Amino acid sequence: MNAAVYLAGTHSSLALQTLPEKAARHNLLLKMIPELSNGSVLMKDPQRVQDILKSLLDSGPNTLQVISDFDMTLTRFQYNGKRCPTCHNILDNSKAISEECRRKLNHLLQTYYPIEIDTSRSVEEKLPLMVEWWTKAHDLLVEQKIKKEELAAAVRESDAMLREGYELFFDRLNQHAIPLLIFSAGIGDILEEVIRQANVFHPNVKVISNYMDFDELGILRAFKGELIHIYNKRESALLNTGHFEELRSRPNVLLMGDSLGDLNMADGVQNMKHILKIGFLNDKVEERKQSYLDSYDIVLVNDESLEIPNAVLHLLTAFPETHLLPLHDPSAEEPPPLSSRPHTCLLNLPPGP
Ligand SMILES: C[n+]1cn([C@@H]2O[C@H](COP(=O)(O)O)[C@@H](O)[C@H]2O)c2nc(N)[nH]c(=O)c21
Repeated sequence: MNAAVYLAGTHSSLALQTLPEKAARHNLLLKMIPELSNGSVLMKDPQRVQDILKSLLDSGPNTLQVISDFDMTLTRFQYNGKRCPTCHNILDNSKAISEECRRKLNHLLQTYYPIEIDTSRSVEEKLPLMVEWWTKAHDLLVEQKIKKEELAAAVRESDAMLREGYELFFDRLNQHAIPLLIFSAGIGDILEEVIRQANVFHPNVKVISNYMDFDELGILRAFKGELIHIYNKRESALLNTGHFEELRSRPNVLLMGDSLGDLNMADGVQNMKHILKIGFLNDKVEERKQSYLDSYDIVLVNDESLEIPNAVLHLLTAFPETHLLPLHDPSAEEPPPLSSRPHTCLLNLPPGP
């Protein structure tokens, strides 16, 4: 095993350090974000994480945008040992659909979810099967003639839960006018209802997802636009160039996902400079750990909270209120690099490589 890889389940990430000079650097990283010593945190290259954080700090929060997946990234994977629902699942379990349809949707879930998380199959092999799953599920939902007005109750009566610390996450981003793009292969109408009912659908939030198309009587007749599934987020990102064009003054990204397909969510970002990728590894941990470590800068194993993203955002936004800038303010001045401001332990950062 690579000695630089930290393992979850140890008392502290530092416990596995082998080289003294690496230990000193890691200590610095932990000074920046003490929460990174949590047992749930894995990093293949902590030095890289530190360098990215330093670059993000120097650029300032008005250059940052956040792009996050929704199901099992902003929402919990499980609670008290019971799986929490995805957007699709909220509808599957609701009164809006018949028992027979529920059985069929559940059968699809049992068939295709194991394929979604199967590490022995390539993306190329899985992609057509994922399209098949989403298409069959959406066709079944359309057959149910679901009413738009039933969605709020379906969400209210569901077990959907945003991850612990979600208020802080959404509120801080809004307070600092940092745009949050929620990029989901779930169902946009359900997703919006979840965050609306949680009182965190703030003006800085934009959603790209599969939206339902209702007829004039408010009855579901189709899904709008191109289907988004877990492996075509790149194509979907490139279809939404307008959004990324608007945010071209924010070339730095905090990306959060729970599948390898989520890594493509930032493919539409214009002139991207720095990106910090945080991945939630919820299921099939041992089989998937190495591929997540190879792809995400920070991997969170069986972590049902937003503690680490919140700690990162705290670091990136912890400077005097005078630097708070509204969204799209062309007259806004660039604040000085944060490492030159008299604040916290950041002054101890070493020069970049
Ligand atoms: C078509 N479909 C997709 N999903 C899940 O929805 C998630 C996609 O949403 P995100 O992009 O937000 O992660 C995937 O991880 C799938 O497992 C689904 N989950 C359930 N329960 N039922 C479905 O029909 C269904």
